[in-house]
Amino acid sequence: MISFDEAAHLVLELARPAGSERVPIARAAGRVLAEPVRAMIDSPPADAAAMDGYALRSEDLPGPLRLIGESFAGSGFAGTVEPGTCVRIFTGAPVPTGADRVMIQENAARTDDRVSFSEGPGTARHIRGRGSDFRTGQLLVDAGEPITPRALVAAAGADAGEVAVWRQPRLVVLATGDELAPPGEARTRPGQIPESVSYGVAALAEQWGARVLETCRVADDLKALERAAASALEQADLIVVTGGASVGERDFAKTMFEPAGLELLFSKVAMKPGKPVWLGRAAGRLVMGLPGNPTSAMVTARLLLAPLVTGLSGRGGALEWQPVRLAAPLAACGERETFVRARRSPSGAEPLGQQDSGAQAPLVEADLLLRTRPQEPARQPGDIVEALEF
Ligand SMILES: Nc1nc2c(c(=O)[nH]1)N[C@H]1C(S)=C(S)[C@@H](COP(=O)(O)OP(=O)(O)OC[C@H]3O[C@@H](n4cnc5c(N)ncnc54)[C@H](O)[C@@H]3O)O[C@H]1N2
Ligand code: MOO
Repeated sequence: MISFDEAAHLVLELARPAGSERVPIARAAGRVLAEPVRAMIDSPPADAAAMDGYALRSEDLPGPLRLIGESFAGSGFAGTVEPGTCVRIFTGAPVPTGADRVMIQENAARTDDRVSFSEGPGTARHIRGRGSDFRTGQLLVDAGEPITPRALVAAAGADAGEVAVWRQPRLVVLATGDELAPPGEARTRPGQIPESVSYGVAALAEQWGARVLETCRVADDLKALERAAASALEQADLIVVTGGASVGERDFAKTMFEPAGLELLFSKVAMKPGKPVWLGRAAGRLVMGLPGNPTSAMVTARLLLAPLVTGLSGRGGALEWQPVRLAAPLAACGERETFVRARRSPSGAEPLGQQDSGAQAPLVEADLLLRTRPQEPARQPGDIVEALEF
């Protein structure tokens, strides 16, 4: 059995992106850049009005000035603002040659083609200079950065029609167990329970950058499991198997990958919950086995699957431990390093009362994992502990 740190280290070593692809900007949200986005244009491309009003020469104020034309965003005024003249202008429109200022229309009085201004020039010129946002060639979003909704605006604004991103790892989730029924059907089937874990694991993997191709329920029948494994290995870069990780007579999660030449990278980690978690390689794909107990599955998915997925998708950095203050006592750690489910409250982290690895209800409010090391004594409110967003 290896330690959690050793398992996490192995995961990080393996988790390298499998090549890049170019995608249209409309499909780039959430992806991770394989190449930086540099500006293809100056922004704005020309000096532009920041307000609706009149473009003019400051020294001509307060007028009256002769109105000689209009400048709209998308169709500017081709002429020049000569002494004693002005041009009607709208926000975003190019400022015509000769003008050095836009006066807002609220301070203008117009009669036919004569415009006078009630206020002095003031300090604001209401002009956004060419390239004042960014210049051609400027680095806007660096390689390795995820394309957030905010970064998407800068990348599209840079005139990038497509971007180079790391390929998303394709994931198949196989939920094993004779007792599992689709949610909504368990109550009508004696001996069955709802299959819950694959939904959480798939959503978590997507949240960290995977593309989930499929999630399947498979009964504890070795032939059916081997068929499911072979089909998953054909389509996916990464396969997650839930359940059957322990030592029961029908625990086939590893056996089902043996015909594909399963090579185990680790099997069992000294952590609580989640001891039976394992990682292997078969037919050139990665296979991660999560325990069937729902809390164990979600804790191991957060601690080992999330870093695997972020590494494969080029992003990295899923294990950012932060110090948090305890708002309630934290029990002493036993022999196995323990990841205590806790709730974040305004006064700090509150360890949850229910810590059963088979529980599902506490997952709703467990937004933190608190890390406690083997044999660590109990901790008191006010103490600082290591925590991870769950
Ligand atoms: N003799 C031993 N028994 C067990 C050990 C051990 O070391 N020696 N380890 C325990 C630990 S720790 C864990 S964790 C569990 C994990 O076992 P498995 O991965 O084999 O999980 P299952 O037996 O298949 O299921 C456990 C539990 O979870 C329910 N389950 C399974 N899959 C789902 C699902 N997709 N959705 C909802 N619920 C699921 C299943 O019905 C069981 O109740 O083993 C201990 N045993
Ligand atoms: O790891 Mo098991 O998750 O301790 O019950």
